[in-house]
Amino acid sequence: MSRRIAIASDHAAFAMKAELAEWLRNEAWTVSDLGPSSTDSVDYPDYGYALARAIAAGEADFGVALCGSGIGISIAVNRVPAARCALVSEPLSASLARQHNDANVIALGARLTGIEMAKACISAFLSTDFLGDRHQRRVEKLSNPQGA
Ligand SMILES: O=C(CO)[C@H](O)[C@H](O)[C@H](O)COP(=O)(O)O
Repeated sequence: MSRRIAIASDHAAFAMKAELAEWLRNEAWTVSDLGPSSTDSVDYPDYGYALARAIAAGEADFGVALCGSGIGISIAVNRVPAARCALVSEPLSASLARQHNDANVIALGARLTGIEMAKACISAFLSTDFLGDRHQRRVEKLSNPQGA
C-alpha cells in the first residue's frame, strides 16, 4: 500500500500541522506539507484547494486538513470533486468516514481538538478500509450532484 499523505492548514492550526507532520513521518508516511510555513494569517481556502488538488492529481493518497474549527478548510476541500473530506472530532467518526464514505481527507479543528485526540482520529482513519458494496453506489453519487 502506498503511504503518501498531504497535510495543509491555516495559521490557526500551524502548530498542530507541524506536530502531526512529524508524527506521520515517524509512522512511516511520506508527508507533503503544503503549508503555510509560518503563523502569519492566511486564508484557509487557499490551502484547502491546494490539498484537494494534490489528491485529485494523484500526488497523495490521503490528506489531513486543519484550521481553527476544521469547518472552513473542510468546506474548501470538498469543493474539489475528487476529494471527500470528513470533519471529525473522535475516532469512530474517522473510521466511519473511511468505511462508508471512502473519505480521502480528514479534517480536524486545532482550536477544538487536542493533539492526542487528533492523532487517535488520524490513526483510525488511516487504518480503516472502505467497505464498498452498497456504499460504493452512494459514494459514486457524490460525484454527480446533478443527479442521475
Ligand atoms: O474556518 C474556520 C472557521 O470555520 C477556521 O476556524 C479558521 O481557522 C478561522 O476562521 C480563523 O480565524 P482567525 O480569527 O482569522 O484566526
